[in-house]
Amino acid sequence: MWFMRQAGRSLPEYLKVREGIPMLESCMRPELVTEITLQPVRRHKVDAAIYFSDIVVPLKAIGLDLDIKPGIGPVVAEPIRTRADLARLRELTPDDVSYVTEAIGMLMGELGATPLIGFAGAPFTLASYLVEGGPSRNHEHTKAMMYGDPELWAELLDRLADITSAFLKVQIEAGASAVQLFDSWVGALAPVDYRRSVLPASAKVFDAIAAYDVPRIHFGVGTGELLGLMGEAGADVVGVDWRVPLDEAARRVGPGKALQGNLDPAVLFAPTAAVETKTREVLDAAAGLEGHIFNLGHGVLPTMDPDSLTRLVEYVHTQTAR
Ligand SMILES: Cc1c2[nH]c(c1CCC(=O)O)Cc1[nH]c(c(CCC(=O)O)c1C)Cc1[nH]c(c(CCC(=O)O)c1C)Cc1[nH]c(c(C)c1CCC(=O)O)C2
Repeated sequence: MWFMRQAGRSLPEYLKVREGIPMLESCMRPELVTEITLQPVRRHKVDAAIYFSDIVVPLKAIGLDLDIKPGIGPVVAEPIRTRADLARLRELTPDDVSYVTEAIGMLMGELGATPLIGFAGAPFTLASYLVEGGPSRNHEHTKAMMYGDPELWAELLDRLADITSAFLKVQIEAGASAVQLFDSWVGALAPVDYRRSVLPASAKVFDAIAAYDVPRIHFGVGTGELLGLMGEAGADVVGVDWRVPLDEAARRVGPGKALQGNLDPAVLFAPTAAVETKTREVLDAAAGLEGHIFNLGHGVLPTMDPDSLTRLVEYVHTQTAR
């Protein structure tokens, strides 16, 4: 078990070491990255670390003018909307992110038997930030391009697939033992559009790293109708949010894959007894699965009490001890 967004603002020790350092700059300092990645492992005793970074780090690394604004998220100075804009999306080389290789090297020395999960943003979710210029509720510019200029859209996603694949390879080569592809916002699409306009690019990413023999997790929010297709894209593990129970999710994903999830993060704001009841429901629904990684249905929220997360780890460990 581990938690998406386990490293970050819910932890006082995180806020302390990040003081005065902008988010993207902190992702480029190997010693700071190492410390922040280790913090939740030390505190909560989760079974895996997730590399501290952000989905827009590789885009910054190839020279795009973007920033992560506190309380807002990634903001892109000049959105990508035309064919001419595509020229700004050059390939990513390992030298562009040498700080990642360095930080993972340090983490390998510190983590011992605890695995490190690497990650990247999936082509659709990255495209949404690039085309909108920032976070978006309706993804209107993104969908306008997807429906209005399918060729330009396909080329944009193909370039993002190459950047994402290169970024994941750097993390795997440096020592990551699993990777997660975050397609956080792809639940905004209907299955027919996902299959036609997104699946080929995400499949390209999974294919690019298939030879490594490293488990590949594929996650998005609001993806109940897409779970089967997200498995088809090539994942070994499909991440499920809290809207679909895991036994039903397993029917949708089909045989041969493990599932990850799926406690509603907001449950952590309820008293311990309620957290345990809801956790038990997740574990019961997971009982017949071919494989299960316990996680929340989405990320840790900044306002969560870290002690409630530590108690949850203890509870899941006692409930699943053999
Ligand atoms: C959509 C997305 C982003 N980034 C990410 C996603 C996919 C995950 C998801 O669906 O939640 C992925 C991400 N971002 C971060 C991690 C760290 C590793 C982890 O602990 O999971 C991971 C895995 C650090 C971060 N990334 C960010 C923070 C907070 C910035 C800070 O601490 O100053 C952290 C710890 C910033 C960020 N970056 C992004 C957003 C929406 C925000 C929040 C903006 C805000 O509310 O301030 C884009």
